[in-house]
Amino acid sequence: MIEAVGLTKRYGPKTAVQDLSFSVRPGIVTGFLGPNGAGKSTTMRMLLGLDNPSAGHATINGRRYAEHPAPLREVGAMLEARAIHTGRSAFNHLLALAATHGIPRSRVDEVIDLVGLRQVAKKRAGGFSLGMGQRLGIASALLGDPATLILDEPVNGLDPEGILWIRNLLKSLAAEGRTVLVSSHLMSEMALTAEHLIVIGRGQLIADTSVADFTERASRGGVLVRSRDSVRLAEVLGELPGVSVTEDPETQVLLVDGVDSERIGELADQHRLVLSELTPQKASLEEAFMEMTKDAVEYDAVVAPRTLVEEHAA
Ligand SMILES: Nc1ncnc2c1ncn2[C@@H]1O[C@H](COP(=O)(O)OP(=O)(O)OP(=O)(O)O)[C@@H](O)[C@H]1O
Repeated sequence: MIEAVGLTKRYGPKTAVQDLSFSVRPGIVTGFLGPNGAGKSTTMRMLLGLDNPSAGHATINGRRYAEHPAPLREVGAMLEARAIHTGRSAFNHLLALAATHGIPRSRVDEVIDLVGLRQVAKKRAGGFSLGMGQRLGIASALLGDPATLILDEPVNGLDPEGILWIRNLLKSLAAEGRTVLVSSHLMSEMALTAEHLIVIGRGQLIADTSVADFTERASRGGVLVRSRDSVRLAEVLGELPGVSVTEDPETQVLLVDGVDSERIGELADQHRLVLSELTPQKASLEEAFMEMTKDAVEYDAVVAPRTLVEEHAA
């Protein structure tokens, strides 16, 4: 369980995160969303004790990050940052990390297999592709077999196979009962990976809700109806109180507001009108996100991953 209470971060006159409170439950993947510059990375850094909040505090399983006697075993993290030590092999990189945290060599082998880096484990990590670098970052995060994972943009720059792999990995880690917080710009990807969402804009909480609720809230509503009897159907529906029907002049598709799809189906049946489509209009997560964050957009640069331990070492 991750808890943020009134987290605030000011950089001079700039407030990057403002009075942010939320909790992240174990057992599900929680997506952390926000436009560029919303404050996601700053928040994650505060959760991990890498930045001191100007106000408020954050705990992981009831304690602040720095208060955990063996943090790497408690929390695994991968943050947005520049590449890993270029000279070392992936294996030696993980081995060095493991050694400083009393983690056995056998666990290094386990995580290398888990992230699919076996073939290149002895190669210099500096020559890794972005995707391989991401896998290595995730291997580092998993090294201590932590109950909590905090990953900043883990699918950044990955190919479709890599994205699918991360999606399944995060879901299975959550299904094991871990707490998984993952930030992303890719709304469509979050819709497939996360069950719950925390959405921020300009450092403030916009939504803390399930994926289903989030899209529902931003849904434009209405029902799309296609019928070869669209003229008659529009007449029937138009007679209902509070119902509006708009017809696309080219396709004759009707957009019906003020009545649900079940009732439209019943009416069509009563009047013996054939329907070929009856679709409640739902917003995609992408549309919902754009709608809810449209007043909170700021552009900023994105960089590649670095692990928590490296952040501490820097
Ligand atoms: N060290 C810093 N000094 C000054 N301003 C900063 C610093 N770090 C972050 N900011 C500002 O705080 C705001 C939030 O930045 P942050 O990187 O946390 O956002 P983000 O949601 O992670 O963005 P992105 O999706 O682009 O990575 C931005 O306006 C950023 O410019």
